[in-house]
Amino acid sequence: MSLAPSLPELIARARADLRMGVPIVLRSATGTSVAIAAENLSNDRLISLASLGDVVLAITARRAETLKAPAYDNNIARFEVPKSATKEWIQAVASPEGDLATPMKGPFVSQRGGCAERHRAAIKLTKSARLLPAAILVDTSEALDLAAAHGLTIVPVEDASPYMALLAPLHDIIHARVPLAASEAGRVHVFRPDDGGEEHFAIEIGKPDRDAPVLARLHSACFTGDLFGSLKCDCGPQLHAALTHMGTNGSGVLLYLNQEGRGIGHANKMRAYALQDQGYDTVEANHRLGFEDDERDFRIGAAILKEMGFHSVNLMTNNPAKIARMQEQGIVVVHRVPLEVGKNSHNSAYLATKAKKSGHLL
Ligand SMILES: Nc1nc2c(ncn2[C@@H]2O[C@H](COP(=O)(O)OP(=O)(O)OP(=O)(O)O)[C@@H](O)[C@H]2O)c(=O)[nH]1
Ligand SMILES: [Zn+2]
Repeated sequence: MSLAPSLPELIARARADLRMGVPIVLRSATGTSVAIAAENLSNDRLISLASLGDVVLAITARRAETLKAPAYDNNIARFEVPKSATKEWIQAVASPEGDLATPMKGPFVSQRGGCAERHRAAIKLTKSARLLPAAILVDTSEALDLAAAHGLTIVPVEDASPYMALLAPLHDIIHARVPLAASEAGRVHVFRPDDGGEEHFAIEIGKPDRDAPVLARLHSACFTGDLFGSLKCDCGPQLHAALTHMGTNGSGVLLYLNQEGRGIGHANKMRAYALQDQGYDTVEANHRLGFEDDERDFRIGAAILKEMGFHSVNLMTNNPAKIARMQEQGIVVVHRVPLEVGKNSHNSAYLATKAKKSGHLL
């Protein structure tokens, strides 16, 4: 029935529900669960969930590692939530904010065996909602009735999983001339994904030849560096140096990708910064939050380049992973153009960590 939401639309709806703190229902071959994000859990909803059955907290293995708790489900762990647990207990397990003040949060009872697919799907959804990667779930045979009674979104896990891994098609919705300080021949394109996800931008300078390598930069959004001149990173100077270089060159394309905080979102990036103030480096901070070093999906950048008709690039980057991801996606990287600007006393440790742990060429 064409009026019914498609699987990608159901996933987008579930993501929005989790962001608001609304429960969703996850249905798989082995059962049904009601799930809610740990980050915005309310006491009322916790009490309602607990009345349905045993509450389980699903977190990533990265976060479990910080908590020194075993993770028996590869990249995730499932903890039994004690009957006496409050939402504060759950959120303290999910979030590292209070780790220094209260390092001993356990003992944790990790679940082993059984099906963890609904838990895994819930974590994927919280990540794509740019929340802390943690969800609470209650398995109950009443879940579908509850969904019908309360209008909850039902996600069929096995059918939806391939779409969670798939890149949604992106479309050039509109483009218009925008004269820039770096070049009066600027044009801004807005790319919108089909899945209700964030829009990305392409800044085209001049009229780059589609049959020759284009001077290109894939810039991941950094609201602190790009907008406010934060000295904690080198993003702002890199953004402006790249545009200036394209202006001097007469042509180029800068993709401004909405992948804030290496894909973990604004709030989580600020959580990572708070951890860095406690002495953790940029990679350790991501891990303590439950994320991998880099959660960005560079297929987006490659897809936009292809959509614009580009097949080969002279890529302005210091990040070898970006080059590798482009090549994997069929974009030929003819040359790497180094972009070494914006070093200062506040970001020297950050840049050194990127060189040491992420292989950045500095
Ligand atoms: N999670 C996290 N993200 C950060 C931190 N500092 C900066 N970022 C984000 O990192 C991203 C920087 O991306 P890019 O400018 O593409 O940098 P890069 O991957 O080092 O590659 P090149 O600049 O091309 O060499 C932006 O999304 C920033 O918001 C941090 O400490 N933690
Ligand atoms: Zn930055």
